[in-house]
Amino acid sequence: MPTPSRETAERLDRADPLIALRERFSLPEGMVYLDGNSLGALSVGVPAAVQTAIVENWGRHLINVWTEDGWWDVPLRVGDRVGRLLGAQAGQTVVGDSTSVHLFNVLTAAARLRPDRRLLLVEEGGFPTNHYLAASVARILGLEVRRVPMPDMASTLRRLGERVAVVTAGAVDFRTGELWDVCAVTDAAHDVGTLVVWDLCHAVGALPLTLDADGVDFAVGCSYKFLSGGPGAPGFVYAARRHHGDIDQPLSGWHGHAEPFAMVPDYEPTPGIGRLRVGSPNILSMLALDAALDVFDDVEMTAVREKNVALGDFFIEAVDAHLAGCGFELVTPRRGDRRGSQVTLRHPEAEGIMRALNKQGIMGDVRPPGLLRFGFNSLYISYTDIFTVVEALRSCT
Ligand SMILES: Cc1ncc(COP(=O)(O)O)c(C=O)c1O
Ligand SMILES: Nc1ccccc1C(=O)C[C@H](N)C(=O)O
Repeated sequence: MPTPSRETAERLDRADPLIALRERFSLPEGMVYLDGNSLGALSVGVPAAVQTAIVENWGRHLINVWTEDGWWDVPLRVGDRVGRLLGAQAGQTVVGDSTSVHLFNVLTAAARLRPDRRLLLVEEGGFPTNHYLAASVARILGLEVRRVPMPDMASTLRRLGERVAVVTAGAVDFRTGELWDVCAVTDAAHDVGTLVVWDLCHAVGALPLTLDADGVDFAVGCSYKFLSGGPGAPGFVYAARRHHGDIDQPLSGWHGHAEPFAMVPDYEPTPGIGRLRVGSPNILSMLALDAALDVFDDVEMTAVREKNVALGDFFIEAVDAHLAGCGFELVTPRRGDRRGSQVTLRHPEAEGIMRALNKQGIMGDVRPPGLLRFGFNSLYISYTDIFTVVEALRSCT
């Protein structure tokens, strides 16, 4: 590999089979947007879709939108579209509430499926909301939470065995971008009869997922990162079909009822994934997500993955070549197959460096302790963007 340069970046862009997809996103002129792992860019089809939903559907059909326009079933229809990206057959994914709400619901439901077990394992270093919610579930159900580093998760499961009700972890570490082996941890859990709840916020839309094939029990995630659903877009929840009949979720709202319009006082969950619905969803946001998902109809996730691994490789090689001695430490694994779609660098001056990048129109973010995160969305990031960032990092250290 020659030393990464602007010329190599431009050559790689010319050979990039996904480069044309950039036109499907509306990015400010001159901005290099490497924060799509926090909030995805606006997909050009979204404003018109939301405008139509407001003016044509809501504006003209009023209450009948729920039936005539099929809005009652949008959480299931869009759920299946997300499910396809999860490697899930139809009828196992629903969109509706935030990741946090879905996580609370399925952690509780999963723990209730293992009533004789008292331990809840949570990935150490996982996203804070996951810790906060696991602690709450533990208080409600009288469980004990143990924080476990991901490299030790499988061996810990083997050691603690049948004491563990549920294990929850993110497929990709939100700080370091490290990708964990979903299948191996799921197998280790199942070997001792433990259920798994995966958080796919940083994985969905970035890499091919195979939840059905991996035998995953439950998964949750958001749609505002790599799926570009928009700020506060509804998250999704997956539950393997084999669990549907037994799920007892704590937020037993009327949208999950078998006959919501019977208006009866007793809760009778609908068969199937619909029982994970709660109350009236944020439908306009859901329709924005629906429009944003169109781009995934025209692209293979293997191609998306191939490109984000290559973008990460190019970034790491350029950092090695041009930023040696500038105080950066790579905290993301070098190996492409052990990374998600982000690369993180540690630097003692991280905050100041990011402010300087922002002034040059480059967007990434900073997470404690001193971590500069750069997300690479294959649908709209080019090799030239990556080289621009590395040059800017050099100029501000
Ligand atoms: C891994 C992970 N889990 C959960 C969340 C929280 O999701 P929400 O705010 O949609 O509930 C985020 C990001 O905010 C995240 O990165
Ligand atoms: N939803 C947000 C709203 C405001 C600012 C950031 C977020 C994030 O999503 C943070 C992200 N989950 C992270 O990986 O840090």
